[in-house]
Amino acid sequence: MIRVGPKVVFRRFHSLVNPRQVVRIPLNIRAPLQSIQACQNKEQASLDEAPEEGKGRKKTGKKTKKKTVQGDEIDQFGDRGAKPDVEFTYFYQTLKDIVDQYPEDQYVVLIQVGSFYELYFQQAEKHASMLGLTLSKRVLKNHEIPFAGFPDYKLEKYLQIAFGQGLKAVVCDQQTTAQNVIVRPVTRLVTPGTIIDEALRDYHRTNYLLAIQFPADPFKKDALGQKIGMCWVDVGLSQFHVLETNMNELMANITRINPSEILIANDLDIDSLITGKWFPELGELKKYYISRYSLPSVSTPLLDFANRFSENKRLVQSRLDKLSQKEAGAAKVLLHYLNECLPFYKLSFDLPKRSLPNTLMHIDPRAAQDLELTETIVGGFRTGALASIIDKTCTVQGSRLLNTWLLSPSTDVEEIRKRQKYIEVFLNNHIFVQELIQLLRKTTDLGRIVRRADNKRADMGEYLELGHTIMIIDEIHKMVKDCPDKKLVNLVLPLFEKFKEYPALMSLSQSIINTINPQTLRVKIDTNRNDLEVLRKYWFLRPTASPKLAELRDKYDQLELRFQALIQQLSAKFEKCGYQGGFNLIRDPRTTDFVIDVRSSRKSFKSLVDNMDLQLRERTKSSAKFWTMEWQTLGTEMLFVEQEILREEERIISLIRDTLLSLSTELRQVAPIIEFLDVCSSFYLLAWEKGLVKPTVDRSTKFEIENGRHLVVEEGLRGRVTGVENFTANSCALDSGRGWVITGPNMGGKSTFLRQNALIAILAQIGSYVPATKAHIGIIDKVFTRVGASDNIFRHQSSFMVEMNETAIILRDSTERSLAIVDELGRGTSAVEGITIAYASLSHLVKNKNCKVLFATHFGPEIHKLMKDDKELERRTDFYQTTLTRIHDGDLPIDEKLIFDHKLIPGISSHSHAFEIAQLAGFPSDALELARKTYVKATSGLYKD
Ligand SMILES: Nc1ncnc2c1ncn2[C@@H]1O[C@H](COP(=O)(O)OP(=O)(O)OP(=O)(O)O)[C@@H](O)[C@H]1O
Repeated sequence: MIRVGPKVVFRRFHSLVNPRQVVRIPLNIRAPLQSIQACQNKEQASLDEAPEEGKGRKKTGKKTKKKTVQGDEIDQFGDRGAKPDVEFTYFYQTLKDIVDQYPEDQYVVLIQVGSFYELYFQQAEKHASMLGLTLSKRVLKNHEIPFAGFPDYKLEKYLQIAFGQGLKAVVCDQQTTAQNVIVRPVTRLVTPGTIIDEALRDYHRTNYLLAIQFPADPFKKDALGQKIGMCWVDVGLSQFHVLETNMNELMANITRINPSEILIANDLDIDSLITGKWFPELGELKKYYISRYSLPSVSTPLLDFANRFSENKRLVQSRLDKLSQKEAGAAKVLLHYLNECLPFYKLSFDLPKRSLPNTLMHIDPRAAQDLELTETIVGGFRTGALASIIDKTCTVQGSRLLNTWLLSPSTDVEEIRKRQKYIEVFLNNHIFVQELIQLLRKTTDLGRIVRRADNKRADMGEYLELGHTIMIIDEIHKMVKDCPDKKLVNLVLPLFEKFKEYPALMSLSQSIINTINPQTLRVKIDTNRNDLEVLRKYWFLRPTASPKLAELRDKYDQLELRFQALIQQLSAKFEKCGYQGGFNLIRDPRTTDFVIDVRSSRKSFKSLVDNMDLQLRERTKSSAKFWTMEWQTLGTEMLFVEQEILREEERIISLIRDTLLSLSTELRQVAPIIEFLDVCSSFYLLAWEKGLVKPTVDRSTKFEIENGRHLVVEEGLRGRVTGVENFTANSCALDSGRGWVITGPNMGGKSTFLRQNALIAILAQIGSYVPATKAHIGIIDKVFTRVGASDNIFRHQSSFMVEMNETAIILRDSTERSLAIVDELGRGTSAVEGITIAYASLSHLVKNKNCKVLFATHFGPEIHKLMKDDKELERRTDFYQTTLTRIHDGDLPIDEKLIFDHKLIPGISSHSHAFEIAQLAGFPSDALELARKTYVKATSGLYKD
């Protein structure tokens, strides 16, 4: 808006871009102005026609083709009490055809009409209230059509609500054909694993869609040993993974992939699968969003999907050819599903990569949950989980990599040592790392932007970010070369080998930076409206981008001057006529004429009409539109030049995009430099801030931790307002075939000790330093936990059944390289049976499986007694207890206070101090007294018989 003088307000014929529309909208889908307007007019006509149902409909022509809803569709309407022989206009019939294809108990169908997404018919009735929308009705002549809707920029919000209800969303975007006809095909089927909307996903984590190919008849007993195919991708990124696994390893693999959606064949008995009836571990599947999908009867051969990969077709086909039968099956299902969900989205994956589970630590679903690696057990929050404490990355891709590592620590000693080396040299070069972090902060996610550019979804801001990121990689490269510490140079410089080989990347970066106008960052043109809404200040490119653009911009500036002069001229004339109100120079969207839009009282209009040489085009109570040849000529000229500028910009941008896409492989190869350096600097910061030490990691079977700590509990204690509590460090020394039995009072710190050791092992194997004063860790292949008691009503399993299932898995799958932490096993059943089960499990793990075992129990004395008959087990087991101090804080015995010092010392605790804990928890004194008396009687043998 341009304000001239205190009262006169002029608006240019194109208004400012609405700041609320600062959303990323794909470039290069701008239809020519005339076609957009023609379409909008037609569309308006089609909508206007609706209320006139039966009356205003044209008799001939495709657009008004009549359809009668009969047969089974009549029944649907019959339910709602509508007339059976309902006829719709073409517009409503097309909507109905789409809506009827998708059962409303599984799908939300969102149809774009102008700048709204709308739900119609049964969709509106079923979902309006769930989405929090008002259910309205379009009243036609003979019937009413239920509908509800929301503005298009709120799409993400409503998709999220739909996902929350386990629904899939069918999105029909409004499109204009070459013949200027508006169509609304199903543009995508949105499910949690096929999200392409930026606002809906968090790039700090991967968002995998996983297809699982089970054996042909998986419920046969012998099918348990058969192969299972897995294929997973993140559609917003480019990796394409495959893996062949078996039933025992399946859940651990799913845990580390952590998919957002799992595809399982339609014909599989899903109930038997997710209730764990067939294989108990698969009960964990119910935590995931599962989609049922089977290949269409006529399916495309896998090799024909080679165009969905970015590499040379032959190379892709030879890789696809090498997939095992099961992997290929899963890949085919996944690619078909993506084709159906995202028919207009260009996928271009890297070459299929087989992930090698034997180089990764196996963390089963229970362990990942019990150890609260990425989210807390209660509430599923990130805050309070290990990831929230250790993640000090400053880029999204770094954070994503760290999360991936956390769920799949390495078992490759060389790889772990390489990561440790980075921390080591970084700790000797503080200033270097601080500068590195500052630079990394300014980078962007290259892989994501390449993918978006490929789909014409990247905006100017993203192109510019990409250009700057390449510059920053170059800057980091120079910084490394110039670093005085030769150790650092020798270690880090090889990371830039590929980058050095691609000088074209630097040219691309230069041309982006020299071309794009930085002021246009994040500003988009809403192509559904009108190109005229672009204000000059939002020209995307610098005038120097091409000689033609410079010439056009110059021309436009001249027109601008004439525009300003015309405003002054009109303003002076209006004042002369005694007109005090404001006016705008606009282009009438209806007639497309250039007019002066005047808003004022009738009285003021009169003076204008009487005194000025203006043609009155339209008049209402409070506004009038005048036409002058001068403004018509100037406006047309401006519009013409503006269109020319946009076309030239478009041409230059598409050249940049073509160059960028021709370098997509190179860009993907250099992208890991950023994420890797980011994670290493995050490890450095963690080690520095928390005083961590470098663990010795080798292929021995040792597990020796001196003064270990639990980072999350320690952080929690630091945050406490009352009293300063420090974390008590404890040591641990295990080896294959050895167990530690930990006893002690409730609240004594047994569970914390168990978990801290598992976490230290995981931290060490992701390459981080660890919270201890010294650590020696022989590679651990699997971490198992059996912690807490929870029943599983969904799987018809009691707490004890769940406990036994989990224990059975550990007893079956642990190896001499595994670490098992078992907390209070056997407490879910009667005391004697519980003790014997706990004892047998400990014995099996230590003696039969040669596993490293940390075993917390309240049955310490009993287990110790049972061991007297098994000298071998006794020799291999150590007993430790957590300690507690009583202090008197007053004169009366009641003033005694328990202090948990959480120190682990050799020995067996025979007392759980349950009464004291109950008292602390606020147990009623009567109940507590009764418990104490009963305890005395019970221990004196009163109830023996
Ligand atoms: N080493 C430690 N240093 C400081 N505080 C600790 C330590 N270990 C545990 N704690 C604190 O004590 C609380 C209880 O610890 P934890 O749950 O490990 O005890 P527990 O012996 O397993 O108890 P229970 O037998 O009742 O399950 C923790 O939440 C933590 O706040």
